[in-house]
Amino acid sequence: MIQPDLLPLRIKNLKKRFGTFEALRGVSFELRHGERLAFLGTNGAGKTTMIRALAGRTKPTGGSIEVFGDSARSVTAKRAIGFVPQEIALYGDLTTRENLVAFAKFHGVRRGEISKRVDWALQWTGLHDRSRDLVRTFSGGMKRRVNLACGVMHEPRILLLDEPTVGVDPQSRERIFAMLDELSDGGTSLLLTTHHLDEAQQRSDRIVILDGGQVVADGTIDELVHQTIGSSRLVKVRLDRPMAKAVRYLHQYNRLPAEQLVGHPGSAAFETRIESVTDQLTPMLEAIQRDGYRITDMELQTPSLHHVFLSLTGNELRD
Ligand SMILES: Nc1ncnc2c1ncn2[C@@H]1O[C@H](COP(=O)(O)OP(=O)(O)OP(=O)(O)O)[C@@H](O)[C@H]1O
Repeated sequence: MIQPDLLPLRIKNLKKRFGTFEALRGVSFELRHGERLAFLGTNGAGKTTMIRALAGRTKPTGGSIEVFGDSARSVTAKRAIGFVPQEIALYGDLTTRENLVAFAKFHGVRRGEISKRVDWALQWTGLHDRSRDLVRTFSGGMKRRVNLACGVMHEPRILLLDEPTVGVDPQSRERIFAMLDELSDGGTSLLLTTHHLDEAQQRSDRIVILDGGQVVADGTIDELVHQTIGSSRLVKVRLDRPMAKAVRYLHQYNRLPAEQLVGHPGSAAFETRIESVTDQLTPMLEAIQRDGYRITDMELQTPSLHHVFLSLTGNELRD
């Protein structure tokens, strides 16, 4: 019986060595109840190795994995974890229903429960009218949905997903996220790897950034922005004509040293960073207008996960 007060996953100092190469160099983090946690990292950062270790597909060379307080090799862990691998792992020559039945049996679903679970999965994936079609005739997005269903036939409390939306079109991606939202609303804790920054930012509660086999950041998007970039926001202002006094305004209202200002004295546009809209931006805009300039355009940019990722790893994610 799973104790509700125990953490779904507690990973401490996890290590994995391939020969002399250390793919995981002491990874520690937690997955909390009902949480949607995104694992982000560049190519080769160790995301797949980490998720495979959690799923029991590869044996770590050090550290520990606790699943609801129990060892990763326990029956509790096996029942609690569902894993959806990056590659489609289905029987192409079987129908959707046959695949679902095969995976339900593989996951130890009781005989009397299988039919109910299959009906649920067909409904959940929106593939009830394709239940008797061979999976090899399906589009990439449909195969992904069946792949997902096969990983949750045993109703796992924790679902691990390795790049669940890789290679699917935007519409299929939306469907997959709607399916995951349904699981999450039902209390399943989700851990997914992704290389889509926007996905991590919009679809997860917390983000762990992995670089070179190590955790370089762990927090909500607001926490990560605060830890790495701080609270400043970029302001871009465009006026109706060039403003010779731009640098003076910037100086006066953002209180930054002159060398940090990006002003273009002979130009109608300038940009700067501010900490407070009330104390810095509003008085600056009022002063500009008092001097007879008209503000024709303005943009206030909040730092995104993209800025955080770049600042922490020095790398762009792959396309
Ligand atoms: N079986 C293996 N034998 C040797 N090296 C391996 C093996 N599996 C992974 N590696 C190495 O470990 C490192 C981490 O690989 P991993 O697949 O976990 O990265 P990743 O973050 O998932 O990258 P990607 O986004 O490209 O999938 C890489 O340098 C990879 O070459």
